[in-house]
Amino acid sequence: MAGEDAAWPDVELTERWLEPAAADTLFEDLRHSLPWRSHRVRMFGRDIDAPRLSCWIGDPAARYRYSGTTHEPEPWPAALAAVRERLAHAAGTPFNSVLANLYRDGRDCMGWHSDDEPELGPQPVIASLSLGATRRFVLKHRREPARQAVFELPHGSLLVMRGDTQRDWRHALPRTARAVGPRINLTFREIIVRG
Ligand SMILES: O=C(O)CCC(=O)C(=O)O
Ligand SMILES: [Fe+2]
Repeated sequence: MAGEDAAWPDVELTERWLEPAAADTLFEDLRHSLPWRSHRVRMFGRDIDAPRLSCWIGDPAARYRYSGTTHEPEPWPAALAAVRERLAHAAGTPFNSVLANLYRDGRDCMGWHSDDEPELGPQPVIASLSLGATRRFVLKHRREPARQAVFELPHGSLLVMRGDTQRDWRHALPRTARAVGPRINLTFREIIVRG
């Protein structure tokens, strides 16, 4: 509930949201067809390559500021049209954009952050679809970092974050020394378009 400091983040994991065969097809399609790019991020006062490739997709109006730069969205690939519809239905809310990340191996990762950009509104619903290698996703409470929630995100799984999750928790995809193959993650978001 808004304002309350929940003991657990408002997240729900559905394994096998996509059947393995459908997840395989989508993984291969996106891996080869999306214009994956390496982005520069500022860390400890230096510009470095983000440890992953990414691609920002969305409706033309869904411009987005991320890591200090404005991204013009790529158009929706045909392979995502049906998934987007089904997701909107499953999550009970529309999505006008998706951030796709490609983690090439266990060294690729994402550091601690919240998806709390003002363009997403106060209680964003973020639907995160995972394809490829299973990786660990960790949420940590902002004020009480000992409070953590850990999820393994397998091929075809869907994790939906809601409510005050972005306000009260940060999340990360840590690197791993295990030998893992590539993984694609799609975080569907609704950018609130003004005017
Ligand atoms: O790769 C993941 O599971 C998380 C990605 C993420 O947090 C993001 O794109 O904001
Ligand atoms: Fe995130």
